[in-house]
Amino acid sequence: MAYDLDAFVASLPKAELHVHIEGTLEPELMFELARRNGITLPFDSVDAIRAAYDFSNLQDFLDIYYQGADVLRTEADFYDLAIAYFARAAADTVRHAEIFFDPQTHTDRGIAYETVINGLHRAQLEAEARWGLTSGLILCFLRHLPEQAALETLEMAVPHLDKIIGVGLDSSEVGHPPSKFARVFARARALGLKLVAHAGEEGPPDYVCEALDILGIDRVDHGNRSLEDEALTQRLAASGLTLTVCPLSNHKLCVVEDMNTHPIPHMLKRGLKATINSDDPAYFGGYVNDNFLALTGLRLISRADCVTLARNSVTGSFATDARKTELLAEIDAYSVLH
Ligand SMILES: Nc1ncnc2[nH]cnc12
Ligand SMILES: [Zn+2]
Repeated sequence: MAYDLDAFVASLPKAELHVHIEGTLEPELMFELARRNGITLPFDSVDAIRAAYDFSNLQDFLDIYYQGADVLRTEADFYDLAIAYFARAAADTVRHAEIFFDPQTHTDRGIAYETVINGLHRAQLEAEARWGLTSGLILCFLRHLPEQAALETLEMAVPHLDKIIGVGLDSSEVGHPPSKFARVFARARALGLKLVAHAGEEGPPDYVCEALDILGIDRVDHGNRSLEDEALTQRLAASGLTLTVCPLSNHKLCVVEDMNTHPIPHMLKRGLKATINSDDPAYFGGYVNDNFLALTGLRLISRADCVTLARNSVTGSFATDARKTELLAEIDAYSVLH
């Protein structure tokens, strides 16, 4: 009988390092929250919402994604959103998750930061108790807004600093280089937070260099276009910096035209610490295992690559050393037995 790689991936212990909680809002929950909050959606069915998820670039997606987030109003809404993600992640044998959230998407609509953070935090505690799934929250600044707004957002988070592990940078990349956020990242570093940034998704390799040199990031989100710059590729390989790559997202947003040409195999060959993640699974057609299967199904990655990718997700995480050791042992034991 042929070896069942899909079954291997399905139960392989792993970490997820690149998922936006607002991007896990499934149309069914969107409808439920709209009903609960007395909001009329511009769609009349779940199918109509899914049909609208046809994007030709990042901005196309962001326009509809920010609109969807408007149904999130109360602490219970943020809890329900996050617990639904954790249940789905646990089913994909995700043991540890580092989750982005975009406070400005909510505070700019008059939702208090506390409402957002307390709802998400309560779901984190519940996920650890129910599934043993550990997690951390990464506060992302919206890069299409001014740096001053990011600085104010960070100050808003300071009284609740124990509830986040780091800061990130997301939203429209081109025209909003990392250097625009030098001061806010310096402030986050001084607060002892981890630093990550979306770079090289649609933006040029220079944006990845800026994120490294000016922001001093600990991890690159996406980073696909780094491969266009040989010196940068060598630098990333030598530094061992982790890249959080998102295959289905790349395909849906036309960052990669044909999945057969997805850069993950090349990244691994070049010695980059790539990981596989879902980005915005409710919008891009799949959770983390679907992202692995998108590549195994095309025979772009092997069983050994899947183990490497899972190990990279743990070593590249911001989990404690003890938790990393535990998860690496779990992956190794699993791969010996299956
Ligand atoms: N893939 C992505 N790139 C930039 N900003 C985002 N926000 C949510 N998903 C994103
Ligand atoms: Zn992302």
